[in-house]
Amino acid sequence: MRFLTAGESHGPQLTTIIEGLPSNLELTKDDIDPWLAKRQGGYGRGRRMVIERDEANIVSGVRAGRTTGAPVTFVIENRDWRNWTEIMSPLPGGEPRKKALTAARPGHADLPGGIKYRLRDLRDVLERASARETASRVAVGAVGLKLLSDLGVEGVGHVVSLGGIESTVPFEWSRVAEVEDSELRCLDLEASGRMIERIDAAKKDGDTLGGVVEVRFRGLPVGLGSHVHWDRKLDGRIAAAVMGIQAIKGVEIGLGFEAARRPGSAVHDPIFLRERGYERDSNGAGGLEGGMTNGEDLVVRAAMKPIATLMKPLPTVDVATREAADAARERSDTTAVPAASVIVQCAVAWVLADAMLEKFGGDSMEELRERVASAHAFARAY
Ligand SMILES: Cc1cc2nc3c(=O)[nH]c(=O)nc-3n(C[C@H](O)[C@H](O)[C@H](O)COP(=O)(O)O)c2cc1C
Ligand SMILES: C=C(O[C@@H]1CC(C(=O)O)=C[C@@H](OP(=O)(O)O)[C@H]1O)C(=O)O
Repeated sequence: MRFLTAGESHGPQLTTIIEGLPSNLELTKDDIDPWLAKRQGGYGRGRRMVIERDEANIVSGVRAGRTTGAPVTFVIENRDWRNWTEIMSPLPGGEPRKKALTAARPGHADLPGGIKYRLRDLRDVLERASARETASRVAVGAVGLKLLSDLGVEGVGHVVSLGGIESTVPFEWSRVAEVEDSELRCLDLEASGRMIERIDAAKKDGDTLGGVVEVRFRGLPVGLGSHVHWDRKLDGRIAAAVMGIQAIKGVEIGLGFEAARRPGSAVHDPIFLRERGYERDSNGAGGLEGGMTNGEDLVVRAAMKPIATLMKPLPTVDVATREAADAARERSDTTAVPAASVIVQCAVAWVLADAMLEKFGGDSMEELRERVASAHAFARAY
């Protein structure tokens, strides 16, 4: 499967095309819109999220609530477009109608994008670099999540650290509903309270915050991905999808960097053959060995850097005058770590859905369901 996204942050809409979905996947906008709403939420977001009410309008590939196997297209309107039509419509020749954005923000795409594409108004870079585009990727991931859920796979994304404050509540599947109910998508309510105070303080100081999110999936069959070639390894594919999200700077699988500090006996997960098949009592591997799912829960963590646009701006250079300047201030989030937990979950869901189709093929959901069930039975009996 593959997908393409298009659209500027302050343009009329985001457009997304998915190609290669099997037929007969039940799909309506009600499967996608709740995920778009989750991505918009979370304490610390800026005023843009008050303006937008993201919904996916499916315009191809679905009839009577089911995929047909044809490319699925959906569009997400930017409600803010009507406030930006003038700025987004430069004069012929590219001359901006209002002052161009030239004070490159450290940490954003402005400077390298301006030089690379030879653009003078750095707005031409930021419009596409913006994480507005992650609305498209969440919609794609929501389709992936629907496909996975039809195959018995469940996922969750939650915040484990924000602004240096750590959650100390261990994850349990029975607590998924609590993630959805909490303002920061964090299971540790005491830590959440302190995180909120820290967000308020950062906002007051004109500063921004990052954090760490964790996503988990359970019910995966053994053998998604492959050990035989570097670009087929599922850990690499997951890392690429997650690192491809704006502001994500690190990915860990299972114990991740902690594994490097421990001896092998405290990292690797002993194997037992029990009634339900091969099992482990620990999961340091995070569900992946040799670039393949091993039947245990998949555990992926991602580190998000603080938002690049600071209201107390950092020193920079104005690329129009080539003189020292304060970095441009655009309306911005103080933090978007809760949103990132949703985006990372959706990005990983898509990679998993793709790996399912790659292993099991199938033009229809019926074929896929049969083949996944038979793979589970085989792994139990192996
Ligand atoms: C959900 C989300 C919201 C974001 N909001 C902002 C924002 O309001 N202001 C900002 O400067 N960066 C924001 N970012 C981060 C930038 O998009 C990102 O830092 C930039 O595109 C440069 O890419 P890089 O950080 O991956 O190098 C956000 C990222 C995500 C995932
Ligand atoms: C629009 C979204 O996030 C935007 C991501 C973003 C950035 O630079 O990445 C900058 C901000 O844009 P604006 O200046 O229009 O408020 C965020 O609001 C969104 O998540 O839907």
